[in-house]
Amino acid sequence: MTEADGHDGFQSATTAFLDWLQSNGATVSSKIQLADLRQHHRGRGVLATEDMSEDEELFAVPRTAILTTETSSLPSGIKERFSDPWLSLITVMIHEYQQGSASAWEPYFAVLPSTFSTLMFWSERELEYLEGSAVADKIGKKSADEAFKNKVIPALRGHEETFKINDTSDEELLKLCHQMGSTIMAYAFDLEKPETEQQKPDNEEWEEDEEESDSLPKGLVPMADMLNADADKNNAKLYYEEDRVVMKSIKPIKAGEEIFNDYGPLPQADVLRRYGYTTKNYEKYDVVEISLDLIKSVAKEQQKLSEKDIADRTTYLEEQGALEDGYDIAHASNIETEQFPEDLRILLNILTASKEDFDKWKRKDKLPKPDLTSDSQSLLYTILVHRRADYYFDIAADDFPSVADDRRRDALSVVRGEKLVLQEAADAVQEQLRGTNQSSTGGKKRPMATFDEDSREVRKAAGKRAKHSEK
Ligand SMILES: C[S@@+](CC[C@H](N)C(=O)[O-])C[C@H]1O[C@@H](n2cnc3c(N)ncnc32)[C@H](O)[C@@H]1O
Repeated sequence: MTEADGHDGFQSATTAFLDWLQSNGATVSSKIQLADLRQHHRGRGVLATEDMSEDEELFAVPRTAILTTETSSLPSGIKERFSDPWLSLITVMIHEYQQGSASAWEPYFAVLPSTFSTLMFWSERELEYLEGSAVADKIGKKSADEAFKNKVIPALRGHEETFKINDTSDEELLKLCHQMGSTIMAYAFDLEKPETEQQKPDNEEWEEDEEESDSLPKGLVPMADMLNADADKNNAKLYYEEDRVVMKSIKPIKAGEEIFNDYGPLPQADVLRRYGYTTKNYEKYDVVEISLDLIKSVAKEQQKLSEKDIADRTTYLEEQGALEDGYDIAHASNIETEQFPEDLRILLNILTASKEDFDKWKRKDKLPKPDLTSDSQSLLYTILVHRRADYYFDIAADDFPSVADDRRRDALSVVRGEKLVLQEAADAVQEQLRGTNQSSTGGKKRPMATFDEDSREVRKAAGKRAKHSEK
């Protein structure tokens, strides 16, 4: 440890990691630096120290230095125990971690995190800040706990000597499983095969490639996982070669700029769930999930449908392979996904159709067109009002960036982003309704109150109050 470390060993861990990387055959460009970005709340990150052009090699890591079930020293027979790539990698990571200095990856583990801000580690109280967002149901703590307790821990206990866990309690092992699982979630890569031939723009080829990617093994790629990300600010990309993986710039990068990877076009909620942070740049990918249950209950009331009507219509859609448990509403500007998914529009048109129309489609084995009818627009508006009522009103003030508590601030940012998606969707539907009402005489009168007012009414009627200080 040196003075420059601030006595916490951060810099010496970085230096030891870089030395280890090179001794394992990696090459690192002299134009980049693995930097301490803790004052920006980004841990380590990679910065350019000189100007770089597009397609320059930033670093290359031999495949042998990537931690996978294949490269780990865990005896075969144990490591092949799980068909799930996630559980296999957790097991080999625990093995290497427990070996301490006997592990070939020790200096690498020293720069990997042992604590996380991902939603898995938020308290009940902290998760309340996310009230309304569907992300709270996607954390999967219960199913992870079950898999760890029923599968991983018994496998470890079956080889206590090998894993060096004789003195480790089940509780500590569960913690280790979560530490490794969360590291994989935020750091691991799906290891693609080498790019040998150019992909042909032939449909069959693409389908095969997609199926292949589902079964790709996971691995921890030292150094590649030191790159942070900020939505579409990515300026580097990992390329998979036969014996090594290579990080290359994909655009010119100026000295001093951060080198960003691409974690995907994720909504803020998912960035927070998987990576434990969020930034404004992810806001454009925000979505709001509307559950099928909500749609059914609003349709029942507004369209005066019986339980049987709803069941008939949704069952028909299910038979047609067009029914989902939930539908994501997105920003109109989101080029990755439609603002109102086609399956949702078809569902709404089915739910608002006359019995005669529904019977006719059924007879012909057809689905309605996805263009929303004015009744469907009106139903959609009411659904949006009800969905908005799931979120609190008075807390997420626009000055959320000034909130000191990181988790609360990130949660407010997620909730605010999702409310914006709903507001924009409601505005779009109202606009469409205005259009249809003007061009037809039979359309429903568009609601007079604002979207917020309508939702507040619903929230009040349902007796919902945020558990934390809603006025
Ligand atoms: C693949 S690692 C990147 C290296 C990481 N900064 C480190 O020090 O180990 C992913 C983690 O980096 C952090 N991170 C990545 N991008 C970030 C950003 N734009 N802002 C804040 N934290 C970020 C998050 O903690 C995330 O879980």
